[in-house]
Formats: sequence, C-alpha cells, structure tokens
Amino acid sequence: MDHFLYRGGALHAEDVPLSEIAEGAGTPTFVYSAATLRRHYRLFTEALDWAEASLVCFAVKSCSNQAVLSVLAAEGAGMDVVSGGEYARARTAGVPGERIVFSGVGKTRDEMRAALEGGVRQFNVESEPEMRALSEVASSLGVEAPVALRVNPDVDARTHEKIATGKAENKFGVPIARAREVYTEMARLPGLRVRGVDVHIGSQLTDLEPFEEAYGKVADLTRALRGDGHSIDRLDLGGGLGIPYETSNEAPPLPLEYGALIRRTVGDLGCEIEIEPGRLVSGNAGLLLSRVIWLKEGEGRDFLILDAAMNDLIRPAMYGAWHDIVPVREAEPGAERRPFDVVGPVCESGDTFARQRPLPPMGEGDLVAFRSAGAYGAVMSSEYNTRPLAAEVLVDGDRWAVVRPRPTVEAMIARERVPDWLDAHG
Ligand SMILES: Cc1ncc(COP(=O)(O)O)c(C=O)c1O
Ligand SMILES: N[C@@H](CCCC[NH3+])C(=O)O
Repeated sequence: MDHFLYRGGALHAEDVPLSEIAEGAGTPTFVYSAATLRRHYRLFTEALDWAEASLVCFAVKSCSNQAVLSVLAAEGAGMDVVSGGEYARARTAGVPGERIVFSGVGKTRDEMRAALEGGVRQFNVESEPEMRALSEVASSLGVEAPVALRVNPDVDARTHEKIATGKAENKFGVPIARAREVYTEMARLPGLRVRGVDVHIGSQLTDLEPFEEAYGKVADLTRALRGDGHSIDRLDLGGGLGIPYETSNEAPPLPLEYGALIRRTVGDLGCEIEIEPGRLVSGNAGLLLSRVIWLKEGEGRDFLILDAAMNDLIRPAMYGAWHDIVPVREAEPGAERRPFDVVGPVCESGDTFARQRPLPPMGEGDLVAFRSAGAYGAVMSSEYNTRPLAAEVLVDGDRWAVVRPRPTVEAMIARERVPDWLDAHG
C-alpha cells in the first residue's frame, strides 16, 4: 500500500498534506513515511520466516537519519554499517552492537577498535590486509572479532555499472576462488572467530537470476569450507533488491520471491540468514518535496526551474536515474500534459532531473514531489553552490516533525575558519 496518495486533490504523506509540510518546513525537504518504513522492513522479515534464525540488517547508507533508524530499531532491525560514523549512528538510534554488521572495503584500525569496544555482530572482512589488521586490533584488546569473509563471486548483477559490486574487476570482497585459502589463514589468526560467509553483488537488481547464481556459489563454498573443518553457521547475503522507479512500467521481484530464492539456494545449509536491504526499505518510503521557482518558456523547450537541485538528489545526474515527478496539487482530470525539462538552480547543465517530461500545467510557486527519493537521496546530498542541505521530515499517521532542520547559511559559513596569519582583511 502506498502511503503517499492524493486525497481531495492534494498529495499526502500518510495523513498529512504535503502542502502543510512545505509551509511549515520550507522546501526542498525530504519527507519520510514511518508506516512505509515499517511495512517494507516487515516484508523482509516475513520473506525469511521459513529460516530458523534470521536478521534483516537495514543498510544505513541508504538513509541514515536518526529518526528513520529509530523507527527501524523499534522493529528490532539489525543494521549494516560501512563506517565508524554509520556505526555511531546505529548505536545512537538504540541498536545494540549484536545487531550491527560492519561492512566496507576500507575499515580503519580506529573504526575496528570502536566497533569491538562498542559491540558488533560481525565484521564482513573484504581483504587479507584488513583481516590481519583486525586480528591485531582484536588481540590487542583481548577479544575475539566475529568475522565473515566477503567473497566476490564474479557475477554480473545486470544493474548500472557504478553500483555493481560482484564482478571480478570491482574492488569488493575476495575472489571466491581464493576464499578457502583465506579462511585457512583466518582460522589460524588470533583474535578472529570465523562465523560465516558474506556476499553482496550490487544494488537496484531488477531480476533474481544474478542473486541465484551468486547464492549458489556461496552454498558450494559453504559446503567446501565445512569440509575443511570450519564452522560456518551464518550467511550474510547482502542487499540489492531493486525498486520500481518508473512506476508506470517497472515491476521488480518482490521480497517474498527473493526470500523463496534464498530458501531454494541456501536454505538446506541450516545457517542463520542475514540480509542487508537498503533501497527497498527506504526508497519508496521517502519523497523530495520542492517548489517551482520559475517557469522559463523557450523556443520548443520549457524549463521548470525548481528549488531542489543535483546537490539534494544526485541520482539523475550521477546515474541518469529516473524519478517520477508529480504535482502536489492533483491535476484536473483531462488536463493536457506537455513536456518540460525539470532542472535545479545549480550552475551545471547536469543539474537536470528530467528532460522533456510530460507534466500537467505547472508554474511559479507550485509544489512538486520526486517519488522514490528516500534511499540514496539526503545521504548523498552536498552543499554545492552553498545551498543548505535540504530539511528532513518524518510523518507517522497524522503527526509530522522536522527530523533534520535546514541549516542556515550563517551556520554553514561559521563552520569555516580563516587563519589569523592570512591577514585576509588587509
Ligand atoms: C555491503 C552492502 N550491503 C547492502 C547494501 C544495500 O544495497 P541496497 O540499497 O541496494 O539494498 C549495499 C549497497 O549496495 C552494500 O554495499
Ligand atoms: N547510490 C546508489 C546505490 C549505491 C549502493 C551502495 N552500496 C544509488 O543511488 O543508486
């Protein structure tokens, strides 16, 4: 069920009209629906209900606001983090260390130490140097670090090349062909306790076959590792399930089908199953609310210039990604649509959200919403052109709150320092 619907001609987030949020919080603003977050999280727990033990670890990188993490923490969610910063966010949102998995190709010793001291479910180790460093850090603290090796299965995820992670040429994980050798060393190293195998092949996957191929390889490896004497009792199968962005013509597989695939490929191994979905939980739980600054009509091309820009939502500029753009005030039935180039105010031609997008009549002051902007939206934003980071709002039923205020330009400038030796003012 969609929690962003028109009621009485006005687009709502749950029971709150978006126009009310725009009035109260200004624009551009990311708006998240707590009900959608909960529902999407539960789709995954239900998809794994056949497993004796499982944990759904939300990929914090997709949407890391404390309020969003708190909604999921209250559901009992685990978290997948890729930096000391994300680890701290998860802990601050109340997630216990034993529900946090630490992924990422470049964990530093300081980050390892912080997670070991604060508690961690497991490290997904991505290279041999990292494995040896973790062994040293854990030994120096007198503890054992639970570990899984992230294997790179050399599978084509058939997604955008910038977000595919499971091919041999990608920086992620250890080639699966080397895994047995690495596990042998891992088992010998002090301070490490082998728990399982980890794999993540990419993001925004819209068919299940690449997962099937990768998980089949993980199943074979698990049997081989057990044959080598390792106790493998946990499989972390990563995230990556895609969402419909162009809602009119995309229908990626459902979590339930994904869960059935997991059961089919690795279900007979008796392992605890972990997954790390990000986008499917947060993507369609958020939209970006923006106002039209100007309608600039030209020779055969009309530009809708918004107060949101590439610095707020970089996906179209970075990946050529599509986001549905809808008016907040529902178009009159039968209103004629015409093509607009929808752009932001940033001084780059790449600051274009959509070219020749058919939209109902629209002009200065109108509100629009970008759908599916909850994942990899606010988290990837910047202050380019000294544009304050967009505000973030959480809606839950008929209540809403600003969960990250827009900074003032004064506060942004005040973060910087001019050294006294620069004699900048003459
Ligand atoms: C290790 C890891 N886990 C989980 C995710 C979450 O992926 P998604 O948001 O596509 O579900 C990612 C991002 O691709 C990742 O790199
Ligand atoms: N930022 C990417 C997804 C990256 C996934 C990272 N593991 C996107 O918006 O599609």
